[in-house]
Amino acid sequence: MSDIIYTKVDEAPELASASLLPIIQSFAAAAGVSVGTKDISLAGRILAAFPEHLKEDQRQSDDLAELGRLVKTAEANVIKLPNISASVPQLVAAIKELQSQGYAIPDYPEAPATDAEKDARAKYDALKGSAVNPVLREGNSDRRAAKAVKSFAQNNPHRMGDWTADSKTHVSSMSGGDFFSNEVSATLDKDTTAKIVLVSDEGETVLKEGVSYPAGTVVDATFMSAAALKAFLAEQIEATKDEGTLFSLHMKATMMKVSDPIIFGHAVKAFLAPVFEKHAAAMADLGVNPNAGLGDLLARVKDNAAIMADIDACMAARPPMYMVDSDKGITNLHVSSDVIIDASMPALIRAGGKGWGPDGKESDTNCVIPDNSYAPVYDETIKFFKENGKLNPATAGTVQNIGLMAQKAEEYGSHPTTFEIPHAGTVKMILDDGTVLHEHKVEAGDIWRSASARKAPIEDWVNLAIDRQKAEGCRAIFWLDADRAHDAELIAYVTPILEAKGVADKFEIMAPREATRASFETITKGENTIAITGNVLRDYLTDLFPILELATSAKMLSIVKLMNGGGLFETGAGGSAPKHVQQLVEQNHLRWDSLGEFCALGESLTFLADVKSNEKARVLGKAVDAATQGILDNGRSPSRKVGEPDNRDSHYWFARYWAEALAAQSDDAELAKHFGPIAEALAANEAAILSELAAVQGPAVDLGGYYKTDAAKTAAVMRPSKTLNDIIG
Ligand SMILES: NC(=O)C1=CN([C@@H]2O[C@H](COP(=O)(O)OP(=O)(O)OC[C@H]3O[C@@H](n4cnc5c(N)ncnc54)[C@H](OP(=O)(O)O)[C@@H]3O)[C@@H](O)[C@H]2O)C=CC1
Ligand SMILES: O=C(O)CCC(=O)C(=O)O
Ligand SMILES: [Mg+2]
Repeated sequence: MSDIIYTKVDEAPELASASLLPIIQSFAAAAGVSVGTKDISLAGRILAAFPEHLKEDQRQSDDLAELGRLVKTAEANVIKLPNISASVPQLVAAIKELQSQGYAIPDYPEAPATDAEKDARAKYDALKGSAVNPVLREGNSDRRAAKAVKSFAQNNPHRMGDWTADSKTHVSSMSGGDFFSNEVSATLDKDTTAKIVLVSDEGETVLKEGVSYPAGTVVDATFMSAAALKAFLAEQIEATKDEGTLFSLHMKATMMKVSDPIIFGHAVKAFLAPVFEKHAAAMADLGVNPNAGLGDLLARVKDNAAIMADIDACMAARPPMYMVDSDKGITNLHVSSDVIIDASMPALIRAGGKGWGPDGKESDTNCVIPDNSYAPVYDETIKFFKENGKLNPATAGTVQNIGLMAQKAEEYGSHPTTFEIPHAGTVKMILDDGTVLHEHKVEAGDIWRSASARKAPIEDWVNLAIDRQKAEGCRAIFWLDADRAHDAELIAYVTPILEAKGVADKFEIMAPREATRASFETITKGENTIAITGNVLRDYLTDLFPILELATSAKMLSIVKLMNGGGLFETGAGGSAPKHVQQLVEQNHLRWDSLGEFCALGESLTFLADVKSNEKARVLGKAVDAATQGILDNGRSPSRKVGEPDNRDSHYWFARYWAEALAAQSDDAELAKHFGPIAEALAANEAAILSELAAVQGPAVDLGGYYKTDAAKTAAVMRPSKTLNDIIG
């Protein structure tokens, strides 16, 4: 096994890797550090699932499973780049592309009938949504902006949209019947297995058996009422029209891969309610599934003139929708993975509460977030900005995050125990000793789920928070709502640990709404705070605050201290930027900023030095930090515009500053000697390299695929400077 594993992913970060990884591997080799790769891309994971359909030379190993084992060991040192969490339309597109490249994998079976189809469907379902991160995250999360990154943002403040008190933008959530209001929770006092059943007049249906929890696990149960959701969505569509805003729905259909596509489907149905009523049978015949989105629906009904006419009439009577791409007519409801709440809400808030409408113009927006568990964070943020005006990134302090994440904590691990209820009855969670732990009366269509958080991860999370607060000495808030069932169980863990360690006075505990306001008040004063949160808020806040403070979450340091001693270094807190790929393909310009990768690399090398007493790795890591500083100080990050320096230029500068720092250091003479000539060559050939890089920009390029690009074509596009390539070797 290599010293460091660098993950092979998809889309923009993977394109960036084609340029950056050869530099990393070459520099690391000089210090005897090996950097290997493991493929966790969507295409790679699909191929690994169907060896029996592939020729010998097409088969791929199950790298995700291997990494899943590795992260449970002390040897793990993984640099994890963001990967696609696929919605069904993305999965189907990836399958089609692979088939067209000669991989004889099965189609995605929409209505699996035969055993073979059922088997294929089960395999594809396992690849859906966030299928990677939960496997690798065997530790809790520490996300923050490195000091250099934060001061760069303060000294070079990005543009922010203006907030005015009369903005009509607001958040809308259900007044009841949601996950928040139905939640119950309990902490188990012994190791337990449980089953989940639906009891009705027709008897007992087993929804799930053999779920096992160690003693101390906090086990929640809750449901969202389909009827309440339907009524709420219908009401919001009307309200949006009346108030003259854009209708927008913000979900996390990727991570919440069972519940949220269903909620998304309800919104599609509500928006086109008259069409679904009138054409129910015809649409069912055409295989329409609202959960797959409006894009899929339109593709299926496009040849039926009557349905199309009724859709046009209905859309004309509806409020305008918040658009993903108004030029191409792609709406908020086209594909469930296009609008992802952690990225979409901060982008809208940063823009001063504006979304893009079908007319291509900015407009105030009704942000529909049905469930109340976390919507108050965005609601309070918007209220704060309406009262106080936009945040000033030049003077704002920072909000760091310590997130409870390990071992599939909380909602993000709830998929195997989430069910769309088939018929009315009572859902019961029954323990092996016969105790009914939780029960809910439900109707057909309700979405019931159980989430859990284990004792060891919870304790590790509290201890990590104590360490981080000690290191920073700043305000630290547990974002827990004493009136919410799950949070109350967590507070019962948190308070005794803080007291036992004598640090209770260093921490506050506040519900998410209050914590949001307190955090904005703190950073507005230029001070810092640590948000200690559960898994969902970890995800949401590590985009929200970075996007407001730094313009992007890509620059975040994202460290996962694995519970068995290894290290997982995620790059940034954001995603895989599909828009960036589009620009590269059309204009051969990649605006992806690899700062997150630089930060993660520095941490990974230092970690390697610590655990393997590898002093050369420490020297390499220190020099990476100097190089990252050089990128920031000298403004070498990629530009957004074609014709200006892009991702590849920034890698040249990274290599150069890295080599210069290695040549200049005196901790390791051998490394200094090795990198002296490299640093000189990189400097002497600056003009040639930059002109070779600039020369290629402008025309469209062919990568030989989207989900599975051609390695040689990608390398040619991403490494166009022969001079640079020769120096890197
Ligand atoms: N950890 C993970 O593995 C994660 C994976 N994802 C996946 O990523 C995909 C896209 O998600 P989406 O919600 O669109 O979010 P993204 O974070 O990919 O993109 C949102 C926008 O953020 C900006 N951005 C993000 N990263 C960078 C970067 N390194 N450099 C410069 N700008 C950046 C870009 O803005 P601009 O267009 O203005 O340049 C981009 O369009 C989905 O498939 C999702 O599942 C999402 C989150 C985390
Ligand atoms: O795994 C995913 O789908 C998203 C993860 C994410 O957004 C995050 O960890 O911030
Ligand atoms: Mg996120």
